[in-house]
Amino acid sequence: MRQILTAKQLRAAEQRVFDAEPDVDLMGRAAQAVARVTDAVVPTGTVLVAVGQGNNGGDGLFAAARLAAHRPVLVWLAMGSAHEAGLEAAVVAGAQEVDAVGAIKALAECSVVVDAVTGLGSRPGLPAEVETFAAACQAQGVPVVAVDLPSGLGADDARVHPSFQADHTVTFGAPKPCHVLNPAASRCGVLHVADIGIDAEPTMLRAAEESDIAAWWPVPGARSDKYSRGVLVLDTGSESYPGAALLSCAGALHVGAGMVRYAGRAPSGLIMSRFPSVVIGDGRAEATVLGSGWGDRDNAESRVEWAKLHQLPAVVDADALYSLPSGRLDGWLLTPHAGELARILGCTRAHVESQPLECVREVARTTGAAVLLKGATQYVAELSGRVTIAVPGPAWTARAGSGDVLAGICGALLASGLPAWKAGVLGASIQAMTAARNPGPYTPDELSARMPAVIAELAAAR
Ligand SMILES: NC(=O)C1=CN([C@@H]2O[C@H](COP(=O)(O)OP(=O)(O)OC[C@H]3O[C@@H](n4cnc5c(N)ncnc54)[C@H](OP(=O)(O)O)[C@@H]3O)[C@@H](O)[C@H]2O)[C@@H](O)CC1
Ligand SMILES: [K+]
Repeated sequence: MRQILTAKQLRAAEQRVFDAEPDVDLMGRAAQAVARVTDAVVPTGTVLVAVGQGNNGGDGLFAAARLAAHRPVLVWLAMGSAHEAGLEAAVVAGAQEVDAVGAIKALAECSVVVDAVTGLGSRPGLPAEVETFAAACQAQGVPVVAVDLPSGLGADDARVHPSFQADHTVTFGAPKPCHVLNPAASRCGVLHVADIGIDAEPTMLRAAEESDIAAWWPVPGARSDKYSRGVLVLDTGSESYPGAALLSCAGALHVGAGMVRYAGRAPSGLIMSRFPSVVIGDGRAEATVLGSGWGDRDNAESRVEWAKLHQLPAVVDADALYSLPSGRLDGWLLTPHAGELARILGCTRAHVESQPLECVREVARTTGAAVLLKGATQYVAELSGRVTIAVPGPAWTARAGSGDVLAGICGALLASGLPAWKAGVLGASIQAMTAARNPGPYTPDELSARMPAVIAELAAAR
């Protein structure tokens, strides 16, 4: 599990290191990591380092000094002044200074640019000259290695602002929100987290990794049977949207539900013709899925209320999200996308997209349910405010029907006895990981049919 640190938390962690070891050379370690990644990304040719006036520029200048020992290096002091000791080290090592015009001209001969203009102290946006330079790097296709974060982004901010478009970003100690929250994360390229001796304490924002998914996956044991693995009741689909019922069945069955009952309004013959192991009708169950493909259903509220009355853990998806009962929804998982979350909150979709953490936390706080916000980055918030980001995957899954499959997957995981937040993280992650291993325009149900192989791989890795 990767802890994600805000700029303030990272600075506090850095201070703890300085308090324990006042002479520690964190900047030297950061510079070493930047030089190492730069050499690995583009091993030869001229390096152009764009330098700001703070410590991010200091990292860039000490990296320039290391690189100048074995390859040509140019430095552009983009803000006029710069870290004094860093500049001296770079010049002594042989780096050549260029001005703004020289920097743009030099792009034609450079093999790589190091962006060390701003980092943790970054205010969103760039001065005009730097913005022009960043655009020129992109237009000319010169690879960019960003120090800590692409200058112009805000460390704690999901939004994009005028900034560098990095191919690689070397950050220190732990990822910051901008590295994992989209769309900002899309400006970072490949993320390298360098260990410079700063320990990240557990935080309220963390990112799940494949090893977590392997460790948490409910693998059946010698004494497992269909009941102990979890019985799931699906009330999904409708006469108008029968496909949603099939898709939720596909998701639940392919991740290993012990038994799936179908109690929705889609024709039972359709379900049986595709999934003969599904039992038609309500009955004993450990969890339910409500809402996918309901459309405008007459008894939506009473159906959701029924699950609450029976204390049945529920995955609440799509249309059922607007019929939530009052009171705490302990053990429930809500699975909205940004538009649905906006409707629940009474705000705009754009607001949810620019403040995803705040919005997803707000709904978890007011309902008591775990909330899985679906999208390019998938967040699971808990009542406590803790947010876990699911393992990311390619955009191939961004298509109609993926959410219906995901609801079925999460339902099966909930029925197996997992807490709601974990069912959400595992469900979103397994879909993303399967898409990553099977790149291409697979339909959501075809992709679900490939999940058993990925789950077997995870189980074997434990
Ligand atoms: N903490 C750690 O653990 C470690 C930190 N390390 C490194 O230190 C970095 C943080 O350094 P930092 O605090 O000096 O801030 P930094 O990002 O260089 O920027 C501040 C300067 O930029 C300016 N400025 C900002 N935005 C601007 C804008 N849009 N347009 C124009 N100007 C703008 C700002 O101006 P001001 O806001 O004061 O007007 C100020 O002068 C961190 O990212 C990492 O690389 C590592 O060495 C080791 C471990
Ligand atoms: K930077």
